[in-house]
Amino acid sequence: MSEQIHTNFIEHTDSGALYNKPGLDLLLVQTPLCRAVIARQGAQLLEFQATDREPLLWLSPKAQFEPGKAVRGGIPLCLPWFGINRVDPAKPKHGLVRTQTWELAAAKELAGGDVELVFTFRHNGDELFAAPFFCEFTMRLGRELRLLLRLENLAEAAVEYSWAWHTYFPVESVREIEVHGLEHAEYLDNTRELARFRQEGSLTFPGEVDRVFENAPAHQKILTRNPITTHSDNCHSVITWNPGAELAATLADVGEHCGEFVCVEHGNAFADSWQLAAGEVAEAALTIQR
Ligand SMILES: O=P(O)(O)OC[C@H]1O[C@H](O)[C@H](O)[C@@H](O)[C@@H]1O
Repeated sequence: MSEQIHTNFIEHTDSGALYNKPGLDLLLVQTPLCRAVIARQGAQLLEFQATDREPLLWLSPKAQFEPGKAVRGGIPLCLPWFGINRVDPAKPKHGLVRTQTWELAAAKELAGGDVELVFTFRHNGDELFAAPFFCEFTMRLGRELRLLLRLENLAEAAVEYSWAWHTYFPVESVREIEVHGLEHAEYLDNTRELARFRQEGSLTFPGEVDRVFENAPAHQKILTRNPITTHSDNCHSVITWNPGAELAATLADVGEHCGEFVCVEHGNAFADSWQLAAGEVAEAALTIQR
Protein backbone atom coordinates (compact mmCIF):
# COMPACT_ATOMS: atom_id res chain seq x y z
CA MET A 1 0.00 0.00 0.00
CA SER A 2 1.23 3.49 -0.81
CA GLU A 3 1.91 6.10 1.86
CA GLN A 4 -1.00 7.91 3.42
CA ILE A 5 -1.97 11.23 1.89
CA HIS A 6 -1.88 14.08 4.39
CA THR A 7 -3.85 17.30 3.91
CA ASN A 8 -5.28 19.77 6.38
CA PHE A 9 -8.81 18.57 5.62
CA ILE A 10 -8.39 14.79 6.05
CA GLU A 11 -7.96 13.04 9.38
CA HIS A 12 -6.98 9.36 9.24
CA THR A 13 -9.03 7.66 11.93
CA ASP A 14 -11.01 4.46 12.52
CA SER A 15 -14.43 3.14 13.47
CA GLY A 16 -13.34 2.62 17.07
CA ALA A 17 -12.58 6.32 17.46
CA LEU A 18 -15.69 7.59 15.63
CA TYR A 19 -18.34 5.01 16.51
CA ASN A 20 -16.84 3.10 19.41
CA LYS A 21 -16.87 -0.02 17.20
CA PRO A 22 -13.30 -0.90 16.19
CA GLY A 23 -12.65 -2.65 12.89
CA LEU A 24 -12.33 -0.34 9.88
CA ASP A 25 -10.00 2.47 8.85
CA LEU A 26 -11.90 5.69 8.17
CA LEU A 27 -11.16 9.12 6.73
CA LEU A 28 -12.79 12.12 8.36
CA VAL A 29 -13.03 15.09 6.00
CA GLN A 30 -13.83 18.49 7.46
CA THR A 31 -13.90 21.72 5.46
CA PRO A 32 -15.77 25.01 5.84
CA LEU A 33 -18.37 23.59 3.40
CA CYS A 34 -18.99 20.07 4.70
CA ARG A 35 -18.13 17.08 6.85
CA ALA A 36 -17.76 13.53 5.49
CA VAL A 37 -16.71 10.13 6.79
CA ILE A 38 -15.38 7.56 4.33
CA ALA A 39 -14.34 3.95 4.91
CA ARG A 40 -11.26 2.86 3.00
CA GLN A 41 -13.01 -0.48 2.63
CA GLY A 42 -15.18 -0.10 -0.43
CA ALA A 43 -14.35 3.63 -0.69
CA GLN A 44 -17.70 3.78 1.11
CA LEU A 45 -19.04 7.18 2.09
CA LEU A 46 -20.68 6.70 5.48
CA GLU A 47 -21.68 10.26 6.34
CA PHE A 48 -21.99 13.49 4.41
CA GLN A 49 -23.38 16.77 5.69
CA ALA A 50 -23.06 20.18 4.10
CA THR A 51 -22.55 22.96 6.65
CA ASP A 52 -25.89 24.22 8.00
CA ARG A 53 -27.84 21.49 6.17
CA GLU A 54 -29.29 18.19 7.31
CA PRO A 55 -27.31 14.94 6.82
CA LEU A 56 -27.52 13.55 3.30
CA LEU A 57 -26.84 9.91 4.18
CA TRP A 58 -28.20 7.37 6.65
CA LEU A 59 -25.81 5.19 8.60
CA SER A 60 -27.50 2.47 10.61
CA PRO A 61 -27.17 2.85 14.40
CA LYS A 62 -26.65 -0.94 14.25
CA ALA A 63 -23.95 -0.78 11.55
CA GLN A 64 -21.15 -3.30 12.00
CA PHE A 65 -17.58 -2.42 11.12
CA GLU A 66 -16.01 -5.76 10.29
CA PRO A 67 -13.36 -6.16 7.61
CA GLY A 68 -14.86 -8.09 4.70
CA LYS A 69 -18.47 -7.19 5.59
CA ALA A 70 -20.44 -4.39 3.93
CA VAL A 71 -21.37 -1.56 6.28
CA ARG A 72 -25.13 -0.86 6.44
CA GLY A 73 -25.56 2.72 5.33
CA GLY A 74 -23.95 5.54 3.42
CA ILE A 75 -23.08 4.69 -0.17
CA PRO A 76 -21.71 1.19 -0.77
CA LEU A 77 -20.59 0.75 -4.38
CA CYS A 78 -21.88 -2.53 -5.81
CA LEU A 79 -19.66 -3.73 -8.66
CA PRO A 80 -18.82 -5.72 -10.89
CA TRP A 81 -22.26 -7.24 -10.46
CA PHE A 82 -25.34 -5.78 -8.85
CA GLY A 83 -27.57 -7.92 -6.61
CA ILE A 84 -27.47 -11.67 -6.79
CA ASN A 85 -24.88 -13.03 -9.20
CA ARG A 86 -27.03 -14.46 -11.95
CA VAL A 87 -24.42 -17.00 -13.13
CA ASP A 88 -23.57 -18.28 -9.64
CA PRO A 89 -26.01 -17.22 -6.86
CA ALA A 90 -23.58 -18.65 -4.26
CA LYS A 91 -21.22 -15.72 -4.87
CA PRO A 92 -21.47 -12.68 -2.58
CA LYS A 93 -24.34 -10.30 -3.29
CA HIS A 94 -23.49 -6.97 -4.98
CA GLY A 95 -20.06 -7.90 -6.31
CA LEU A 96 -16.73 -7.60 -4.61
CA VAL A 97 -15.48 -4.01 -4.44
CA ARG A 98 -17.59 -2.95 -1.45
CA THR A 99 -15.66 -5.26 0.86
CA GLN A 100 -12.16 -4.59 -0.53
CA THR A 101 -9.70 -1.92 0.55
CA TRP A 102 -9.34 0.93 -1.92
CA GLU A 103 -6.40 3.25 -2.28
CA LEU A 104 -6.72 6.99 -1.73
CA ALA A 105 -4.78 8.05 -4.83
CA ALA A 106 -5.25 11.83 -4.66
CA ALA A 107 -6.85 14.54 -2.54
CA LYS A 108 -6.97 18.24 -3.35
CA GLU A 109 -8.89 21.41 -2.74
CA LEU A 110 -10.68 22.92 -5.74
CA ALA A 111 -11.42 26.57 -6.45
CA GLY A 112 -14.53 27.49 -4.48
CA GLY A 113 -13.65 25.30 -1.52
CA ASP A 114 -14.87 21.87 -2.64
CA VAL A 115 -12.45 19.05 -2.00
CA GLU A 116 -11.88 16.15 -4.35
CA LEU A 117 -10.81 12.68 -3.26
CA VAL A 118 -9.85 10.05 -5.81
CA PHE A 119 -9.99 6.39 -4.79
CA THR A 120 -8.71 3.58 -6.99
CA PHE A 121 -9.16 -0.17 -7.00
CA ARG A 122 -7.57 -2.74 -9.29
CA HIS A 123 -8.96 -6.24 -9.62
CA ASN A 124 -6.54 -8.72 -11.15
CA GLY A 125 -9.11 -11.39 -11.97
CA ASP A 126 -9.86 -14.37 -9.71
CA GLU A 127 -12.41 -17.13 -9.14
CA LEU A 128 -15.06 -14.60 -8.05
CA PHE A 129 -14.73 -12.50 -11.20
CA ALA A 130 -12.37 -13.69 -13.90
CA ALA A 131 -11.92 -10.40 -15.75
CA PRO A 132 -9.37 -7.85 -14.54
CA PHE A 133 -10.61 -4.26 -14.24
CA PHE A 134 -9.61 -0.89 -12.84
CA CYS A 135 -11.95 1.55 -11.07
CA GLU A 136 -11.43 5.18 -10.28
CA PHE A 137 -14.02 6.63 -7.91
CA THR A 138 -13.90 10.40 -7.44
CA MET A 139 -15.84 12.19 -4.69
CA ARG A 140 -16.34 15.96 -4.81
CA LEU A 141 -17.39 17.17 -1.41
CA GLY A 142 -18.79 20.67 -1.06
CA ARG A 143 -22.27 22.10 -0.58
CA GLU A 144 -23.45 19.13 -2.61
CA LEU A 145 -22.04 15.69 -3.17
CA ARG A 146 -20.80 14.67 -6.60
CA LEU A 147 -19.61 11.13 -7.39
CA LEU A 148 -17.82 10.06 -10.54
CA LEU A 149 -17.01 6.52 -11.58
CA ARG A 150 -14.56 5.51 -14.27
CA LEU A 151 -14.37 1.80 -15.02
CA GLU A 152 -11.80 0.28 -17.34
CA ASN A 153 -12.11 -3.27 -18.60
CA LEU A 154 -8.57 -4.67 -18.52
CA ALA A 155 -9.58 -8.01 -20.03
CA GLU A 156 -8.62 -9.00 -23.54
CA ALA A 157 -12.23 -9.71 -24.40
CA ALA A 158 -15.62 -8.04 -23.92
CA VAL A 159 -17.01 -8.28 -20.37
CA GLU A 160 -20.39 -7.39 -18.83
CA TYR A 161 -20.34 -5.18 -15.73
CA SER A 162 -23.38 -4.25 -13.65
CA TRP A 163 -23.10 -1.83 -10.75
CA ALA A 164 -24.79 0.79 -8.56
CA TRP A 165 -24.20 3.41 -5.93
CA HIS A 166 -26.42 1.89 -3.26
CA THR A 167 -27.31 5.15 -1.48
CA TYR A 168 -29.09 5.10 1.91
CA PHE A 169 -31.03 8.35 2.47
CA PRO A 170 -32.31 9.43 5.90
CA VAL A 171 -36.07 10.02 6.21
CA GLU A 172 -38.30 10.71 9.22
CA SER A 173 -40.65 7.87 8.37
CA VAL A 174 -40.35 5.78 5.22
CA ARG A 175 -44.11 5.23 5.17
CA GLU A 176 -44.68 8.96 4.77
CA ILE A 177 -42.28 9.76 1.95
CA GLU A 178 -42.68 9.82 -1.80
CA VAL A 179 -40.06 9.42 -4.49
CA HIS A 180 -40.78 11.53 -7.56
CA GLY A 181 -39.19 11.09 -10.96
CA LEU A 182 -40.14 7.50 -11.73
CA GLU A 183 -43.81 8.02 -12.67
CA HIS A 184 -44.97 5.83 -15.56
CA ALA A 185 -41.62 4.03 -15.72
CA GLU A 186 -41.52 0.24 -15.96
CA TYR A 187 -39.84 -1.74 -13.21
CA LEU A 188 -38.84 -5.28 -12.31
CA ASP A 189 -40.27 -6.24 -8.92
CA ASN A 190 -37.63 -8.05 -6.90
CA THR A 191 -40.29 -9.13 -4.38
CA ARG A 192 -42.20 -10.89 -7.20
CA GLU A 193 -39.51 -12.81 -9.11
CA LEU A 194 -38.61 -9.74 -11.15
CA ALA A 195 -42.03 -9.57 -12.82
CA ARG A 196 -42.48 -6.40 -14.87
CA PHE A 197 -44.92 -3.64 -13.81
CA ARG A 198 -45.50 0.04 -14.49
CA GLN A 199 -45.10 2.66 -11.76
CA GLU A 200 -48.38 4.52 -11.43
CA GLY A 201 -47.86 7.89 -9.74
CA SER A 202 -45.05 8.64 -7.30
CA LEU A 203 -43.39 5.81 -5.43
CA THR A 204 -44.38 5.13 -1.82
CA PHE A 205 -43.13 2.61 0.74
CA PRO A 206 -46.03 0.98 2.59
CA GLY A 207 -43.98 -2.19 3.24
CA GLU A 208 -41.16 -4.08 1.54
CA VAL A 209 -40.26 -2.39 -1.76
CA ASP A 210 -37.47 -3.67 -4.02
CA ARG A 211 -37.81 -2.35 -7.58
CA VAL A 212 -35.42 -2.11 -10.49
CA PHE A 213 -36.19 0.68 -12.98
CA GLU A 214 -34.34 0.22 -16.26
CA ASN A 215 -33.78 3.10 -18.65
CA ALA A 216 -34.84 5.43 -15.83
CA PRO A 217 -34.96 9.26 -15.89
CA ALA A 218 -31.91 11.21 -14.69
CA HIS A 219 -33.65 13.19 -11.90
CA GLN A 220 -35.33 11.97 -8.72
CA LYS A 221 -36.64 13.81 -5.71
CA ILE A 222 -37.20 12.24 -2.31
CA LEU A 223 -40.01 14.15 -0.65
CA THR A 224 -39.33 14.22 3.04
CA ARG A 225 -39.34 17.16 5.50
CA ASN A 226 -36.27 18.56 3.78
CA PRO A 227 -36.32 17.10 0.24
CA ILE A 228 -33.30 15.40 -1.34
CA THR A 229 -32.64 15.63 -5.07
CA THR A 230 -30.49 13.42 -7.28
CA HIS A 231 -29.21 14.02 -10.77
CA SER A 232 -27.32 11.33 -12.64
CA ASP A 233 -25.28 11.22 -15.84
CA ASN A 234 -25.07 7.90 -17.66
CA CYS A 235 -26.76 5.97 -14.83
CA HIS A 236 -29.69 4.30 -16.56
CA SER A 237 -30.89 2.09 -13.70
CA VAL A 238 -32.56 3.22 -10.49
CA ILE A 239 -33.17 0.67 -7.75
CA THR A 240 -35.48 1.55 -4.87
CA TRP A 241 -35.39 -0.44 -1.66
CA ASN A 242 -36.72 -0.58 1.84
CA PRO A 243 -36.98 -3.99 3.50
CA GLY A 244 -40.17 -3.30 5.49
CA ALA A 245 -40.48 -4.35 9.13
CA GLU A 246 -40.70 -8.12 8.64
CA LEU A 247 -37.57 -8.53 6.50
CA ALA A 248 -35.73 -5.87 8.52
CA ALA A 249 -36.23 -7.93 11.68
CA THR A 250 -34.01 -10.60 10.07
CA LEU A 251 -31.25 -8.07 9.26
CA ALA A 252 -29.11 -7.65 12.38
CA ASP A 253 -27.80 -4.26 11.22
CA VAL A 254 -31.27 -2.81 10.46
CA GLY A 255 -33.93 -4.22 12.83
CA GLU A 256 -36.26 -1.61 14.31
CA HIS A 257 -34.53 1.16 12.34
CA CYS A 258 -36.08 0.16 9.00
CA GLY A 259 -38.37 3.20 8.87
CA GLU A 260 -35.47 5.65 9.06
CA PHE A 261 -34.10 5.25 5.53
CA VAL A 262 -34.84 4.70 1.90
CA CYS A 263 -32.41 3.44 -0.72
CA VAL A 264 -32.60 5.11 -4.12
CA GLU A 265 -29.70 3.57 -6.00
CA HIS A 266 -28.18 4.71 -9.28
CA GLY A 267 -26.07 2.71 -11.69
CA ASN A 268 -26.29 0.40 -14.68
CA ALA A 269 -27.72 -3.06 -13.99
CA PHE A 270 -29.96 -5.66 -15.61
CA ALA A 271 -30.72 -4.52 -19.20
CA ASP A 272 -28.58 -1.39 -18.66
CA SER A 273 -25.43 -3.33 -17.70
CA TRP A 274 -22.25 -2.13 -19.37
CA GLN A 275 -20.80 -4.35 -22.08
CA LEU A 276 -17.21 -3.19 -22.27
CA ALA A 277 -14.91 -4.26 -25.10
CA ALA A 278 -11.28 -5.15 -24.38
CA GLY A 279 -9.64 -2.03 -22.90
CA GLU A 280 -12.83 0.02 -23.05
CA VAL A 281 -13.56 2.69 -20.43
CA ALA A 282 -17.00 3.85 -19.27
CA GLU A 283 -17.94 6.71 -16.95
CA ALA A 284 -20.94 7.84 -14.94
CA ALA A 285 -21.73 10.50 -12.36
CA LEU A 286 -24.25 11.30 -9.64
CA THR A 287 -24.99 14.58 -7.84
CA ILE A 288 -26.97 14.62 -4.59
CA GLN A 289 -28.10 17.60 -2.54
CA ARG A 290 -30.66 18.76 -0.04
O1 LIG B 1 -28.12 -6.52 2.27
P1 LIG B 1 -27.42 -6.08 1.03
O2 LIG B 1 -26.57 -7.17 0.43
O3 LIG B 1 -26.62 -4.84 1.26
O4 LIG B 1 -28.54 -5.75 -0.04
C1 LIG B 1 -29.56 -4.86 0.26
C2 LIG B 1 -30.52 -4.69 -0.93
O5 LIG B 1 -29.85 -4.15 -2.01
C3 LIG B 1 -30.62 -3.83 -3.18
O6 LIG B 1 -31.46 -2.76 -2.94
C4 LIG B 1 -31.39 -5.02 -3.67
O7 LIG B 1 -32.30 -4.64 -4.71
C5 LIG B 1 -32.11 -5.69 -2.56
O8 LIG B 1 -32.66 -6.89 -3.03
C6 LIG B 1 -31.16 -5.98 -1.40
O9 LIG B 1 -31.81 -6.64 -0.37
